[in-house]
Amino acid sequence: MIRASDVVKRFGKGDKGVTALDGISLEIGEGEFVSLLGPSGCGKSTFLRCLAGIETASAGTLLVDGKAVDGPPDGLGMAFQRDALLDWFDVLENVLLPADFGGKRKRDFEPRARELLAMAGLNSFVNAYPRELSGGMRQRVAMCRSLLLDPRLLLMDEPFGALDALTRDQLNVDLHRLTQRQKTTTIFVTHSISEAVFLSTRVVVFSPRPGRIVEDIRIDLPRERRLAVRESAEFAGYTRHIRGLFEKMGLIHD
Ligand SMILES: Nc1ncnc2c1ncn2[C@@H]1O[C@H](COP(=O)(O)OP(=O)(O)OP(=O)(O)O)[C@@H](O)[C@H]1O
Repeated sequence: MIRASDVVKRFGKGDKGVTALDGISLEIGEGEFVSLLGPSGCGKSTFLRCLAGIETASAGTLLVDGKAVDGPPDGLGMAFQRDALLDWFDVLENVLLPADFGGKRKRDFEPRARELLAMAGLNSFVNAYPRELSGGMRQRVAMCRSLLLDPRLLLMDEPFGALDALTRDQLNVDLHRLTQRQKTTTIFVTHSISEAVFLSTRVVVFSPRPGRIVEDIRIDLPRERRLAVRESAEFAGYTRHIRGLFEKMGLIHD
């Protein structure tokens, strides 16, 4: 579904220019859940923005469904660290926004919005306003919104970074269930090794800027993930291996 070949992204020119991505080659098949993991500033968000058609690669090719990206691909859903809910709309109206932007009739999508909100445990908050919600609830609303149009490709940039650990665990479980059910191809940026291993079919580790791929790791854990999997020896093996890569890059040490 996605094929990146030697993608380079530079911002600015000459000495003042910054190379954010340097030769990213990556293939992602339909239904995969791929996490991008790497130090701050290594170009993870830039890669997502290139895929979303918000930025253009300086060199290399980036194909979605065999077509060069030259704007938001069809069937794209996005969610970011800041939930970007509109304070003057209630929860239901916020979830329905992608229908509005897509020129579709909101009424047609209301049943789907309500179904997603129910699955995310927000049944009784459908008509609440964002100021009445906790941080975790707001991020849940944003997650439902990104799934409203049943995207084929979901791009998520540290959507749970600002949440407490318990809420984050629950949202990981919810996101896993929702994307599994729809077989949504998902690319997920995170700084958390265990979150990446828990959610993903593959974890792609980036080097410090300029971002290059250090390793592309297939996660062979049961596809149906429960939180208890984090206590297994296999899970610990993956997190230890990835921590080792960060240690080798000099990014973490005891
Ligand atoms: N629009 C821009 N103009 C100039 N430089 C930019 C722009 N966007 C990103 N950069 C630079 O590109 C580099 C990569 O940024 P990016 O946001 O992709 O990193 P990241 O890996 O997502 O970081 P973090 O984990 O901190 O979010 C950084 O040095 C950043 O300053």
